[in-house]
Parts: sequence; structure tokens; C-alpha cells
Amino acid sequence: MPEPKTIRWGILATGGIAKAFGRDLSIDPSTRSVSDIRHELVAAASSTSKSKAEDFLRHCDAPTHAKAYGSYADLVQDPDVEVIYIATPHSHHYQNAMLCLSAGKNVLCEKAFTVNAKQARKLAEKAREKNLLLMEGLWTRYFPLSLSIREVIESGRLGPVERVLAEHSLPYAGGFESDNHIMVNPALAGGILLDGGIYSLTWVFQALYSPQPSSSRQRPIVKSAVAKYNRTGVDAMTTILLEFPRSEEQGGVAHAVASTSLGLSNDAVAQKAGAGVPNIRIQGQYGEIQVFPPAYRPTRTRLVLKDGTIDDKEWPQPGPGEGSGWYNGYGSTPNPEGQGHGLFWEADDAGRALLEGRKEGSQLGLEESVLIMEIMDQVRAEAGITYPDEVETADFAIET
Ligand SMILES: NC(=O)C1=CN([C@@H]2O[C@H](COP(=O)(O)OP(=O)(O)OC[C@H]3O[C@@H](n4cnc5c(N)ncnc54)[C@H](OP(=O)(O)O)[C@@H]3O)[C@@H](O)[C@H]2O)C=CC1
Ligand SMILES: O=C1OC[C@@H](O)[C@H](O)[C@H]1O
Repeated sequence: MPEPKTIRWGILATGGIAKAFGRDLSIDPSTRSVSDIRHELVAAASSTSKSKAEDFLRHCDAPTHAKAYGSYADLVQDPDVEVIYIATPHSHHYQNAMLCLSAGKNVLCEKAFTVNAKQARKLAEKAREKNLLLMEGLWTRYFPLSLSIREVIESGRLGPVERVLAEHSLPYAGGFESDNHIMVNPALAGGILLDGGIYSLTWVFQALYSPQPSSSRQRPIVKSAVAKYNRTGVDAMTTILLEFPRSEEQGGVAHAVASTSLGLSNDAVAQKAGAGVPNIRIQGQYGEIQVFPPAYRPTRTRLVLKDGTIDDKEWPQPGPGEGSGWYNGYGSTPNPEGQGHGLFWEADDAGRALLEGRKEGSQLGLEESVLIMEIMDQVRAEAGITYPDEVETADFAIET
């Protein structure tokens, strides 16, 4: 058995999801039957202070030789860092990813990949020019649960998929004390579409787009309805209708509804109700797959077929995890005791890409990330939602 390749990570930013990712890196890969790679957190940077980066490294159980930086620009110059995970707000992904790529670093960037498609295309060009890995960190795509669902779809057990209903919302019915909150601040590219709608679109795309051979994949027709958050004008509830032309062999079209809201989440109710209510339904003539909430980190699926099959599956994330709240943001569900967060699956895919010389994510390539950004651009344009120029720009601040 060859020695596992050690992937040397740098983490850019020290907020909620960065902490969850950093801790996941420290989980022994053998707990998820991974033996070809292992992860090491060798550096972290905070734009606030070096001491914040030091606290972060301690929180993540990083090795004592891991370096703490008080600026992102210093992190990207560290020769020991092989790949950087970007965990800043959406508004900053483009500039941060450009900084990393320009300095010759491979990049795994949190969702939503960028603020608009133009930025995503420019990042893809830069990564190609520099021959570097560039991957959107859409973690759910890399879960064994998602891989298994795509296998069921490709096996034809449902028949050609005709409809997908995908819902992901957050429980902010009470509103926000401050207009600067990351979820509603236009300067941080707030709004539910880029934060939560991306998951609804992910489920639609991984059911109707990615399973198609690349030669048959076609852009969907898109219509949308948006309700705004009055105080800042970002989107508070968004519903997207998509019509996908199916392959020539399958014929016809497939429909999808991708919905998302800042305040209408029924995830907790569905979870308490035991069998509960699925928030993702992938339907064909022979039956459907149901995925239970939360859509970003589901652990339960049900396959229901017209021949009488009912197949319930649990997909706990391998651990050990601390069970004490999986990150500090948004009042989300804690990961249960003994489970990891599940961000290690995308980290493994990035690591494997470095091992194989692959330059994109295996489950979400750049063409698809750009297309999804284009759809979100269209939805925002139809609703008249724009972010400040410095957030929408595709000029790289440091180059200019
Ligand atoms: N995959 C998932 O499940 C999740 C993904 N996310 C995504 O991760 C990203 C970050 O979200 P999250 O960790 O919750 O956010 P947080 O607010 O918790 O952390 C963001 C971090 O970014 C850095 N930062 C740099 N500039 C700014 C700025 N102007 N305002 C605020 N923060 C800044 C800060 O770190 P520092 O001071 O160290 O520089 C801050 O701690 C978003 O893109 C979000 O969509 C979020 C939650 C879950
Ligand atoms: O990516 C995310 O997943 C969980 C949500 O609660 C959070 O808002 C979002 O950023």
C-alpha cells in the first residue's frame, strides 16, 4: 500500500465555516475509509489580527509548526502551503481567489463561488493560465449520499427524471438586529439566493444536469419570483422555475422548482416529526427519491418506487465530532456527537485532484459553477438586485 499523500492546507479567514473545515481536516481519514491522502493544516490567516489566526489554529488542533498570519497576502506567499480554502463572505471570494491564484496557489473556495458569472469566468481563466486547481466548495455534492443518489438516477430505476422539487430555507423569521448582518448586508453580497438558494439549485442540477453526458447537457429556461428584505433590498424569498430540455434519447423536458427563504424554514419541524417531510423530491415515472432536511447536510433519504419498494437510508457523517454546534453561524443544527461536519469529503476531492493532476472538482466542474452563477445573475437582474460596484467588479484590486 503506497504512503498517503499529505495535502498541505492554508485557510484564509477564521469565521464559522472556516472553523468547521479546519476541525474536519484533523479527523483521521481512515474513519471514512480514505487511505490515499491525509490532510495537514499548515497555515491560517486572519484579516483582523495574527492572534486571531493563532486562536483559530489552536481551535482546529493544528500541528504546532502551523503558521499564523495577520494578512491574507502573507498567507499566499507561504511556500509550504499547497492549497488554500477560502472562507470569507461571498462578496470577497473573487478578490481572495484571484490573490491566491495569482500567487500560484491551488484554491477550494466556499459557495457561492463568486457574486456573479463574470467573476467566476475570470477565475476559471486565471486558474487555466496558471495550471492550478480551482474548485467551488459545494460540500453537499461530495457526500456519499449525493453520489449514491446520482447512481440511482443514472441506473434508470426512477425512469428519466421528470421533476425536481428542491427547497432550502433558514429560520430567520424574527428578522435581524443589524442591517450589517452577513445574511442581509448588500456590501457582503447578502440575501438568501447566494447563501441558501444555491443549495436548492445544487439539488436541481445534480438531479437534472450533472448526470447527463456532457454532450447532452443543456442550459435550462429560467423564470423567477423574488420578495425583498425591505430594509436593505436583498432577496428574502426567491422561487425559481427551471425547464431542462432532456437528451434526444429521453425526449421532452423536465421541470424543477428551486425555492429558498430567509424566514420560512420548516426544517426543525420536519426533523422533530420523525419520518418528517422531505425538502428534496426527485421524481420519475417509476418513483421518487426523497431527501430529508437540512438540504446542505442531509443524513436521511428514502427511495419510493411504484413496485412497492420503500428503501430508507441513514447517512451519518463519520466522526469523531464534538457534537457541540457545527459552526457558529445562523442557528443551524449541531452535528450529533460522534459525527464530523462532512466538509472533509470536498477536502478529499481537492487532495485527490492534486494527486491526479486534475484541475477541477470531480463532482462540480467550473462550467457548471459558471452556469449556476449565470442563473443567479438572471434571477437578481429580473428582481433589480445589484450589489455595490466594488462587490460586483471583476477587476482584481491588487492588479490594478
Ligand atoms: N459549506 C457550508 O455549509 C457553509 C458555507 N458558508 C459559506 O462560507 C462563507 C463564510 O461564511 P461564515 O463562515 O458563516 O461567515 P463568518 O462571518 O462566520 O466568517 C467570515 C470570515 O471572513 C473574514 N472576513 C474578511 N472580510 C470580512 C468582512 N468584510 N466581513 C466579514 N468577514 C470578513 C473574517 O475572518 P478574519 O477576520 O479571520 O479575516 C470572518 O470571520 C460564505 O461564503 C458562506 O456562504 C457558511 C456557512 C456554512
Ligand atoms: O452554507 C450554508 O449552509 C448552512 C446554512 O445555514 C448557511 O446559511 C449557509 O451559508
